Amino acid sequence: MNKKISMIGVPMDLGQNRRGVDMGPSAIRYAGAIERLQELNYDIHDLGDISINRPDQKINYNDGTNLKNLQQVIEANEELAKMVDEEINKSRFPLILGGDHSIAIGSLAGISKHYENLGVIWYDAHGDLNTGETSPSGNIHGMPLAVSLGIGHEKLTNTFGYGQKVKPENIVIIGARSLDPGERELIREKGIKVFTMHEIDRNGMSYVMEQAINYLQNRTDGVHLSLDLDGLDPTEAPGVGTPVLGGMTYRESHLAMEMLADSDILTSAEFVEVNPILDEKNKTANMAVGLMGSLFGEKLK
Ligand SMILES: NC(=[NH2+])NCCC[C@H](N)C(=O)O
Ligand SMILES: [Mn+2]
Ligand SMILES: [Mn+2]
Repeated sequence: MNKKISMIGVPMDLGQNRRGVDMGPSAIRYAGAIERLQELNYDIHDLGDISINRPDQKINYNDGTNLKNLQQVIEANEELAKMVDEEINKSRFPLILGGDHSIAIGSLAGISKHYENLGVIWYDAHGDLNTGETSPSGNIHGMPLAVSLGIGHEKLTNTFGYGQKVKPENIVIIGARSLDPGERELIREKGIKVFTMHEIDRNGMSYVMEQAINYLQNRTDGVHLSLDLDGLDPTEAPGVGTPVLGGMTYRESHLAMEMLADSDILTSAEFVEVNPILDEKNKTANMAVGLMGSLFGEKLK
């Protein structure tokens, strides 16, 4: 793994309804992310947090798009994409801290430019494959994977001045257990590879990760991990805005991270949806940092 990491915080909460997820980056730093990685001999540049332009009033998104806070979400993602792009130009590994999952739009926009075939591991209870048309909530954090496929509102899909960021066959979703009807349709139509909780329960995380890694290794020239903390079970990671029962355990997730570390396929990563207000004594941020430790090679040390 690239030994030079650039950490970027994105205190974004406008992609969903619950306040508090904007404090995710500071909770994750407080849980010791930087020290944990320095311990593993990484050279960390903490670039601090991107500034989020908060709407001064509850803005009316009822403009026919069903996309809440569209303008603010776009602005922040453009900024993020630019920063991520610059760090990759310096041959550094972008490690992005959320913030709600809408920030994956900017991460992938900044990253994908650098690869012919960027792979994406979407570790999440959700598919985040909605559009304004299929979304039951209007929350943009339920849409970033669709947007990155080039599907959705043009202002979102054109982030950083170009369209489709990822090809459907280069995506692997892991841990899905809450998919809306439109998302299921899109998965079927595009043939996206999904390992649901059913596959994890039946075959075990070890088998699932082996499959996922082999699959991506053969077809991609870089892999981004987008890890939504709600992929884990809410009993272990309660500090998330959209918890779904029956998730992956801490142990399973550690194994997944360790197998990714062994494979050495990752070129960027993000940890999103940590909401300290909904958390119990920063448990979820601690979890995120524990997973980072495994992802960046604690076992191999
Ligand atoms: N990144 C997330 N936590 N996404 C949750 C999305 C929930 C639901 N599918 C929606 O579109 O609103
Ligand atoms: Mn989720
Ligand atoms: Mn998500």
